[in-house]
Amino acid sequence: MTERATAYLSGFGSHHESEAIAGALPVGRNSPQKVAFGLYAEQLSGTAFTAPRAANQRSWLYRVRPSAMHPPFRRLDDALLRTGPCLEAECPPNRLRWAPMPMPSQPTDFIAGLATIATNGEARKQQGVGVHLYACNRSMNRVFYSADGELLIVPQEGALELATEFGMLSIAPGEIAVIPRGVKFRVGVEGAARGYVCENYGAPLRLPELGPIGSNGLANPRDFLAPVAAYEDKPARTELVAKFGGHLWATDLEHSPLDVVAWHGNYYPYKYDLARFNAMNTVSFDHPDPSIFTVLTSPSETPGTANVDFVIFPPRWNVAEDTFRPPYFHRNVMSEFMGLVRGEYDAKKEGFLPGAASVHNCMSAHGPDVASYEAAVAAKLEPKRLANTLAFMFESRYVFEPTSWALGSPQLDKQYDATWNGFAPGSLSSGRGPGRGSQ
Ligand SMILES: O=C(O)Cc1cc(O)ccc1O
Ligand SMILES: [Fe+2]
Repeated sequence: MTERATAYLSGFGSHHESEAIAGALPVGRNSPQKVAFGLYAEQLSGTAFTAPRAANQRSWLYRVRPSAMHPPFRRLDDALLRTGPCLEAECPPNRLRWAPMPMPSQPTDFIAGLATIATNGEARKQQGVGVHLYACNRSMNRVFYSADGELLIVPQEGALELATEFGMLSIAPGEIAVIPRGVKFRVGVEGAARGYVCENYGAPLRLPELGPIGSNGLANPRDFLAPVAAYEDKPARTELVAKFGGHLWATDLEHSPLDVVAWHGNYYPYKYDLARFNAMNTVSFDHPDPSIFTVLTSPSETPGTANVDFVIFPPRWNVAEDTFRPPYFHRNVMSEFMGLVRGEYDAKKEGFLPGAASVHNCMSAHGPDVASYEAAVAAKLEPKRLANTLAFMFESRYVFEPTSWALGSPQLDKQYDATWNGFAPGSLSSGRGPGRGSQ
């Protein structure tokens, strides 16, 4: 397998097929009596066999050895990985913010470098998410999969080479990758790398409905890229690490499990360049709800109430008339985890650096800090380009429960509440009368 992806298949939710050796894919059937080259056919199901056709996801893999050929798994230490429900620490209604985590000083691979900052829902019931931070400086020479959820990876610093069962995906900060539940992969790095992972226990991420926006816009399907088939077939003792039921397990193989020569189907890892996001917003007045920037959504059983939405705040023009343009003050039934890939976020002039994280849980009051507020009410309202910025949010119907590690971390900002100290009271006696929009 090459170490850097050179080709991709484009389209979201498409039925793709790819073969690294011509003739490896069966024609007109999935499971012939004898597969070409003595390969083994294996179906990987990401949704129930009987899920409605529009939601049904599965792929057929043609591999050098069946995945079933492995010795029993043994328990590994979970280190800083946690899984919902994780109620080890009492969750306060306080707004929480963490400074960027330091890069590791010891050799650390992607798996060892994962630390869970918050969880919600219940992985065993396929509801909720776990939010992890990663910081690593060594390529994995083991292979990993999560049976607990799909992994949305948001790099903040350093590129990642993802060698997966389906082929290679290369991602850099500003891009994301999604590794479906159960798909085995290995992460290669050159130097230090850091970022965020949303482990989605719920329904696979999909594109949001566009409603009145029409048939184009936001994240366009053709910009999602899947790998082309690539395989490894050499004797190589490989540790296969599984996350299952909230714990880490490992087994030893005498070969690489990334030995899929050909595949077809609609269940596969993919990447997306967030710079391709076609942002929509007002051209008249008022600040739309941030759902206008939804890239991907994992629906829950309640319509319109996401298990998790992945929302971004990309570079864009800010052009609203007689409008307070940064995020408004708000209290939200949904819970919000935020991260910053680069630049500055327009609600937080101070203290929210690239690599930082914040949690604003159900009904916890938040919004612009004092400096952002004062700048916005004083600003001349001309079209303004918000450049060099890329923040994101994992927004969930379930409260994010921070882990003990997160609450005990020296990166926790003990002064975060002071962000909203010192707003002058409204001047009812100034005689300015009821506020009215300029006509
Ligand atoms: O900064 C936040 O809290 C995220 C956010 C942004 C916005 O523009 C409106 C609501 C909201 O929760
Ligand atoms: Fe918010």
